Amino acid sequence: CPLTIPGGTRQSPINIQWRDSVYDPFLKPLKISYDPTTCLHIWNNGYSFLVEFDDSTDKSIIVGGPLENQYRLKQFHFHWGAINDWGSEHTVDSKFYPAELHLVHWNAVDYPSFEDAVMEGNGLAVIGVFLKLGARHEGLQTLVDALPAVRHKDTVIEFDEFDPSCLIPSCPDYWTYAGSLTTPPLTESVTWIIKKKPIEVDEDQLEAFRTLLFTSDGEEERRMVDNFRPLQPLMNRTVRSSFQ
Ligand SMILES: NS(=O)(=O)c1c(F)c(F)c(S(=O)(=O)CCO)c(N[C@H]2CCc3ccccc32)c1F
Ligand SMILES: [Zn+2]
Repeated sequence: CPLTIPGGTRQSPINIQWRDSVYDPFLKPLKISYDPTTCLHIWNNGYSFLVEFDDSTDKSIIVGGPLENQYRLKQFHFHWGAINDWGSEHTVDSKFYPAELHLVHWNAVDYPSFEDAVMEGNGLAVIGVFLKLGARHEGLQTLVDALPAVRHKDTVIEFDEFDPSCLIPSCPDYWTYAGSLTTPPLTESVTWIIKKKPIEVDEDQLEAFRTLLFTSDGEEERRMVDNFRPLQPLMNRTVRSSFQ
């Protein structure tokens, strides 16, 4: 299968060198329409904490941007560091942010299931949003307040009526490139859409992420921090920007 990773040619994450990105005037604005009633639960899966959505209909979708058709929201999750000096997966001009949000979508027009889409070059679209230290983020706080209930691996709680578009900056500018999942199966099936503007969160909110555990209840505790993949070579890829 050409999408397997040994000798991968489009792995993620990467450093985004702002000056090497190429403005593409044909890139459309990204249209985001999420239905908060599709929100299901928060789950600590031992790698990150995910908020999962009912993706059995086209109620929560994105369309436009670099995408050929619409993609359904499946889940969102975060990556963060033990300290504020690092934590994001992508970097901009080699700068790390303390955390990065990923909203994972799949191409339900061309493929019957998420698992099938994961194996296809145009199967997934992930929106990346950088988190930087600053003012408290009220929308994120509802999520932070629920984290103590999913402190251990394999714990899940119901979480409903959450609209993740409150976590996406209103500035329309983004970079986009062809990449991969950053966790197993690492398949080269992701169109990455990385928002140029970060969102601001405060220290207490970042610290709340760091109270989560990689380990199950009863195991020796290991704090869930530094759950990001190392940077991968750009190889023969161009990062396009939606802005000049
Ligand atoms: N950075 S990322 O966007 O590449 C990315 C993750 F970083 C990540 F942690 C996860 S996961 O679901 O927590 C762990 C599964 O590999 C996923 N989940 C995806 C990957 C594979 C898979 C299979 C079923 C449901 C969700 C996912 C993911 F797409
Ligand atoms: Zn991710």
